[in-house]
Amino acid sequence: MPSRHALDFDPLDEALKPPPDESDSEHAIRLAQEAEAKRVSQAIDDSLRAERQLQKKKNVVRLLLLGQSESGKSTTLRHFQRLYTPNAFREERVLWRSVIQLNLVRSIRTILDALSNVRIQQPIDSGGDESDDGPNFPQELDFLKMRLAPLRHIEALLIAKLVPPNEDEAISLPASSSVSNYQSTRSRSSERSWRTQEVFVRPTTTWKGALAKSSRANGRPHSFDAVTPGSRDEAQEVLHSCRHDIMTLWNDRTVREILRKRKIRLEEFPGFFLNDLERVTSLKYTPNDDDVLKARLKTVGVSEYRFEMEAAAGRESGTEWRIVDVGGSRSQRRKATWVPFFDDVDAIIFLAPISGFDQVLAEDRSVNRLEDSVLLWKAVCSNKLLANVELVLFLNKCDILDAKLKAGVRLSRYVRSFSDRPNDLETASKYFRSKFSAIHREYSPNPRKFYGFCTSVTDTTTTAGILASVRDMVIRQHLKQSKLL
Ligand SMILES: Nc1nc2c(ncn2[C@@H]2O[C@H](COP(=O)(O)OP(=O)(O)OP(=O)(O)O)[C@@H](O)[C@H]2O)c(=O)[nH]1
Ligand SMILES: [Mg+2]
Repeated sequence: MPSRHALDFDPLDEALKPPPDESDSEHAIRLAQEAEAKRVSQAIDDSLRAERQLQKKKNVVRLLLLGQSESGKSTTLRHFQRLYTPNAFREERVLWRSVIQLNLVRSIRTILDALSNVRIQQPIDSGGDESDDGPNFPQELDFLKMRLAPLRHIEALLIAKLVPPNEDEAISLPASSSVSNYQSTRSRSSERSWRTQEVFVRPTTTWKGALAKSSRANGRPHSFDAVTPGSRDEAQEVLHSCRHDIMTLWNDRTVREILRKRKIRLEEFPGFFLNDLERVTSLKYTPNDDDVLKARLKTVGVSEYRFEMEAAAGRESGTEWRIVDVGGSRSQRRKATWVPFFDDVDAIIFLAPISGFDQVLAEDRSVNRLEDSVLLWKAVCSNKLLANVELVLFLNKCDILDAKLKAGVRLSRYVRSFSDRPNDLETASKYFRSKFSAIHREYSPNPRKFYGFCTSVTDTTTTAGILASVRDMVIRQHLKQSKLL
C-alpha cells in the first residue's frame, strides 16, 4: 500500500512551486514571466489554427452557379454530380420519380386548361378546316377530362409528398411563360391561376429526406420503398391506368392545333415528358440520367453541394469542391441571398438561356428574359467583389433556340440588331457570344479572360466535355489564388 507521503507528493507541483523565501519584487517578476509565457503560447495556438484554416481553404474549390430562374443552374449542378460522384447520383435517381410524375401531371393540366378555354369561347375547329373531327370534339373532350380527373388527386398527393407540411407558399410561385402565349390569355384569371403555380422546395428542407420519411410514415419497412422500382406507388399506378387517355390527348391533331394557335410550345417547357409517355407511365419506371437532368424543380434559397471527385488524382486529390446553387427568380436575387457567396469563390458559371429571347419572366411579365439575362450578366461582370473571379458563361438552351429558329420564329423580330443575318443557330449563337463577350470586356473592373460556351446542359455528351474544361480551368484558377494567399 503506498505511503501517505507518496500520494501527497507531486513532483511537477514541487518544481513549479515558488521558492519559500520569495520577496515581493521576485513574486511580481515571476507573475509577469508567467503571463508572458501564457501570451506566447496563446499566439502559437492562434497561428497554428490560422495555418490550419488556410490549409483547409487552399484545399477547397468554390464554384458558384448564377443566372435567372430556369436558366439551368440546378441542372448543371446535377451534371457535376453525375460526372464526379456517379455512385451517389445513381443512388438518388429513383427519388426523382415523384418530381417527374408531377412534371407530367402539370403538362397534362396545361393542355386541358388550354382546351377548356377554347371550348368556352368558340366551337373547336382545326384551323378553319371544318371537315375534321372538330364538331364532335367537345363531347369527347368531356369524357377524356372525366377519365383524367384522378390526376388532380395525384397532383395534390405529389405536392404533399415533396413539400413539407409547414411550407404553405411552396406552390405559389409562377411558372414558365412565353410572350405570345400569355398575351392572348392574360385576362382569363381561371386559366392563369393554376398555371402560375410552380412547386419548389427549399434545399434546407431536404425534400429527398422528406420523401424517404413519408414512406416510413406509411408504415412501410424500407425508407425508400415508395419509390423503389417494383413497389407500390399510387401516383405511378394512376398514371399507368390513365396512359391511353393521356396519349390520346397528346397525340390528337385538334389538340395540337389548338396548342399551336395558342403558341403553347409544351416541348420547350421545363419538365417536359409527354414524348416519353410509354416509358414514364410504365409500372416499373425508374428515371434514367437524362430524365433526372430534364426534371424541373425550382430552387428557393441556396444549396451547397460538397464533394471530392470520386476519381480524384494527382494534384486534385484531397481537394474538396463546393458548388453553390442559388434560386434565380427575382425575389431570390436580393443581396442577402447571393452576395455572401461572392466572398471567396474561385469561379462562377453564369447561365444565360438564349432561347428566352421571345419569353417574359415568370415572376415579372413585363420583363423580357433575354434582356434580364443581359442586365444580370452586366451586374456580375462589373461587381467589384468579383473582380478577381473567373467568369464562365454558358449560353444555354441552344437546343431550344435551334428548334425555335427552325420552326420559323425570327430572332430579328425580338432582337432588332440581329437584322437580316441568317436565322440559324450558328449565326445566332455567335452573335450572342460576341455581345456577351463585349459586355465582359467593357464592364470587368480588371482585364480577365472570357470563357464562353454554347450549351444545352440537358445533353449529357456535349456537356461532359465542357464541364471537364471548366473543371481544369477552375483548378488552375484555384491554384493561382492559393499562391496569392
Ligand atoms: N431543353 C433544355 N432544357 C434545359 C436546358 N437547361 C435546363 N433545362 C431545363 O430547364 C428547366 C429549368 O432548369 P433548372 O436547372 O431547374 O433552372 P434553375 O436555373 O436552377 O432555376 P431556379 O431554380 O428557378 O433558379 C429544367 O427542367 C431543365 O431540365 C437546356 O439546355 N435545354
Ligand atoms: Mg434551381
